[in-house]
Amino acid sequence: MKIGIVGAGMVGSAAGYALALRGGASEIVLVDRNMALAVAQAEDIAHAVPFAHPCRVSAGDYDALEGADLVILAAGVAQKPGEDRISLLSRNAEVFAQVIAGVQKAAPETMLLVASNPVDVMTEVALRISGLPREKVIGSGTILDTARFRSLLGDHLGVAPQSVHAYVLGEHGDSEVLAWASARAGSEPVARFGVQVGAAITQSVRERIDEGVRRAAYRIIEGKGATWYGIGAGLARIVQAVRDDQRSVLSVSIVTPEVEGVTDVALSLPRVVGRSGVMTTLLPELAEDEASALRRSAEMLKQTALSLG
Ligand SMILES: NC(=O)C1=CN([C@@H]2O[C@H](COP(=O)(O)OP(=O)(O)OC[C@H]3O[C@@H](n4cnc5c(N)ncnc54)[C@H](O)[C@@H]3O)[C@@H](O)[C@H]2O)C=CC1
Ligand SMILES: CC(=O)C(=O)O
Repeated sequence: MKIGIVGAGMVGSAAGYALALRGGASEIVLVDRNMALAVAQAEDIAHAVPFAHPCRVSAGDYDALEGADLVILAAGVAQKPGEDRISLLSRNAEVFAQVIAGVQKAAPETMLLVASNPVDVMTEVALRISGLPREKVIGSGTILDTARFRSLLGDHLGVAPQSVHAYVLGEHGDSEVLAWASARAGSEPVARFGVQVGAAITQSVRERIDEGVRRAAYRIIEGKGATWYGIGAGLARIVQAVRDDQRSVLSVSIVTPEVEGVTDVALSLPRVVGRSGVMTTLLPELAEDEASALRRSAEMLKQTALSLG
């Protein structure tokens, strides 16, 4: 599968590296308005290929995306320390107008995987500009927040994050919703699992994990300027679900007809992802406060998207 990546900065290059290590692509093409950066990243990633899986890695102009099955959009500006994701919107919407025109000239039918923030609203922007079907314009959404949630829950319970089935819903951002009511470790509700292993999930544990997930990006950006490994791996995971038609349940963002009474809004829910993109959307069991928080998150995202005109 040929994968394009537009935006060869920290996120785009980390996605390329993760794809190369996981064997997620037969060809990767990096595009950036800074061609020297794209060339350097491609050369560096290519040097990891002999330790991983066969894959051609190159840099090029938009023309080089011809035949791409999927293009990751990681171009634009990123948060500065203390800045929130929504504040990037107008700058990154301008970038997408330019970038998506370039991508579609070379690969009109390619699936789009949006990473640039604020990723939910940028997914809606990408849908509007591209005119593609909504199931083929996928935002990475809360795939990263879900990974953070599973990692912290797994640490607390003393199990591998792969054995934790828990999702973060709504916005990839401050209003996101940790879905505790449906969270499982193995097949057990996490509260019951916690009691059985002597690691009860008390209110203070919930608050610590909630803060750990919701504020992760702010902390990491404060410490090293940006986040890239987690999202790079998450993007590669989504690409593999598409490439291998895995029908994996992943929390990703697409424009959704209706959620908690809010219509046509891009946000994350658990969705079945396969070769044709998002195939099915699931609404997990929610506690009352989780449903209200999801409605508030959806309303905020809808208003923000409308404010773009
Ligand atoms: N969805 C998620 O979970 C995450 C999203 N992000 C977002 O990903 C985006 C990229 O972040 P970083 O890679 O850290 O930033 P970065 O600054 O390292 O890379 C951005 C790249 O975009 C390129 N670019 C800017 N305008 C362009 C244009 N018009 N055409 C082509 N290339 C263009 C720049 O030259 C730069 O190389 C940001 O919006 C950031 O907030 C970051 C981490 C996680
Ligand atoms: C930057 C960002 O969106 C994150 O790490 O969650």
